[in-house]
Amino acid sequence: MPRYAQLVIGPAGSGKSTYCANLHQHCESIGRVVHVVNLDPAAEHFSYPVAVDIRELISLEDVMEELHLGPNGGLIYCMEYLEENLDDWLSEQLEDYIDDDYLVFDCPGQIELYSHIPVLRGFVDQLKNWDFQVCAVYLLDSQFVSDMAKYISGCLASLSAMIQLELPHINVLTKMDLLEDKKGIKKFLDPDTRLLLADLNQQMAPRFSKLNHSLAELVDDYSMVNFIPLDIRKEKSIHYLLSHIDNAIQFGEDAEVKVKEFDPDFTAPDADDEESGF
Ligand SMILES: Nc1nc2c(ncn2[C@@H]2O[C@H](COP(=O)(O)OP(=O)(O)OP(=O)(O)O)[C@@H](O)[C@H]2O)c(=O)[nH]1
Ligand SMILES: [Mg+2]
Repeated sequence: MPRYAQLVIGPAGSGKSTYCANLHQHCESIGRVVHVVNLDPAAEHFSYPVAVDIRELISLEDVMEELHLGPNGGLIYCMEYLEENLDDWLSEQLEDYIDDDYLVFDCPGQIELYSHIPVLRGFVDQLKNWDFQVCAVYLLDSQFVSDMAKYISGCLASLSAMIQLELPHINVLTKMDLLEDKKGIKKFLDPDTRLLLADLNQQMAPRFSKLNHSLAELVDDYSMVNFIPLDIRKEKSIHYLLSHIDNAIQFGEDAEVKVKEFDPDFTAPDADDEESGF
């Protein structure tokens, strides 16, 4: 039987750990079982029960002290150490989570982990070897859409993670509760790239127009300009996102949904704007 996993990634502070906590809570409330794994060796506080914790293998503080590394170098060292210990340490930790189990990996926010350092790719390949069906859930702070140039850079960062990991990939715009202009954001969720290009060209000097055109085309070719908005205050919003992720990893299609206690009153929302809680 396959097992299922979400790899929760994205820039520092984009809301990964908060999402993991809210997802865990949401699943509890609908009687679904998910286990959250902390992969951030620098994490200190958790709002979810930690099923497996990288800090039991290695702590960033110790690495920085003993190897005289800074926080970023130390983090990379910890992740490489994890990669070396996948076979013995992590496989043993995951032994308790077998058929039909659904794990959510809360990753660190260092952007280099998702761009050019191959550690996460090795991690994902090992999960696949262990029969996990994995989805990358890339979180981007909705503040990124306040400015077109920021938005394109957010898309490109997500694209580099997508190319590196080669997983089913879902982009999420987080912190929707902080956004004042909710209507204005709609054009960023599934936009027309020609309009984006026009905006970019308007914002930047004419000498960038050829580059802007190439970037917009690249983003379009990879069908990357597609985000699901997430307002963690709303159960519907979390449920809507979860149903997209479940679909991407075929959860529930070829396995029995593992439930603690089924809530017959809970109805799944449809995929329109209203029901997505946005
Ligand atoms: N208003 C609001 N704040 C949020 C939301 N999600 C996260 N935050 C806040 O944003 C900050 C960062 O959230 P985290 O969940 O720690 O972000 P992270 O991506 O795990 O951060 P790193 O692990 O450091 O990369 C915290 O102060 C959260 O309370 C949200 O949906 N709405
Ligand atoms: Mg975190």
